[in-house]
Amino acid sequence: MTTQTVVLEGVRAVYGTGARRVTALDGVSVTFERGRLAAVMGPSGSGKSTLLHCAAGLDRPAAGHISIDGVALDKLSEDGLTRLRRDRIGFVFQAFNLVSALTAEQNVALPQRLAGRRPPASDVAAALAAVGLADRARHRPSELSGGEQQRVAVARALISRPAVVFADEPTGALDSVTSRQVLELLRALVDDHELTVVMVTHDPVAAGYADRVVFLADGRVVDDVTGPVPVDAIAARTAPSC
Ligand SMILES: Nc1ncnc2c1ncn2[C@@H]1O[C@H](COP(=O)(O)OP(=O)(O)OP(=O)(O)O)[C@@H](O)[C@H]1O
Repeated sequence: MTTQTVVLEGVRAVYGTGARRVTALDGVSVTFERGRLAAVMGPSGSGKSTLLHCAAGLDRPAAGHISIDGVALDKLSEDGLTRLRRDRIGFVFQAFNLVSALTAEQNVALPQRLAGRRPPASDVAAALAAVGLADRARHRPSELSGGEQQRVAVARALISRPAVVFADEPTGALDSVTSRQVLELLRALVDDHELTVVMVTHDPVAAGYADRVVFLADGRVVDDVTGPVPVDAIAARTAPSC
């Protein structure tokens, strides 16, 4: 199996047309390796979310090639892309995106249920145990703290045993103590289970948990630092220049 889980080659992404045309990604080539936690940073509007959406097959780029675990996304039909996202990709969002009427275990099982499958109860229990929430399986989101809700979202992302988890500002809605717990969890999943995580973040502390930090500006990769990268160094690179 390839160690290069996510490969982007010369990816261009464009929104709008005519005077409203914006080049969000301007020829991005970057590879994310298996069993690593990578952070993607850069100023607002630099293309981070677009990179994540293209890499995850949520948006199709205007040019370039993307593959996940050796599967070329541009060769897939819409149905094929949907299956790839469901079976090989996990998502964690800033806003947790849990269904409030469902318990933690029902939320974890939901993506598979929507795909017409019934995940074994042991898989759901194992995913909740992996995020330290075995004893909260029957709780609804309103009965959980923000950090616990995000850990349920991480368990939901793990249930399909994905090739890669894309996390978009996973700690953006959490306080610093809870953020640390979620980041330590992601770090442990990468270290202990060879999970591959690509995390967009504005937070130098979050990026400090990564093995590598890719910096974007104006839709291009402008720096790519393999770490552990000290938080001070990340903060210095991301500080707005006066
Ligand atoms: N749906 C859209 N329609 C038009 N332009 C868009 C759209 N989404 C993003 N853009 C533009 O594409 C560029 C990249 O946006 P993107 O959201 O990828 O940046 P970002 O680095 O994730 O920003 P932020 O940190 O603020 O979330 C920006 O100039 C943005 O205005």
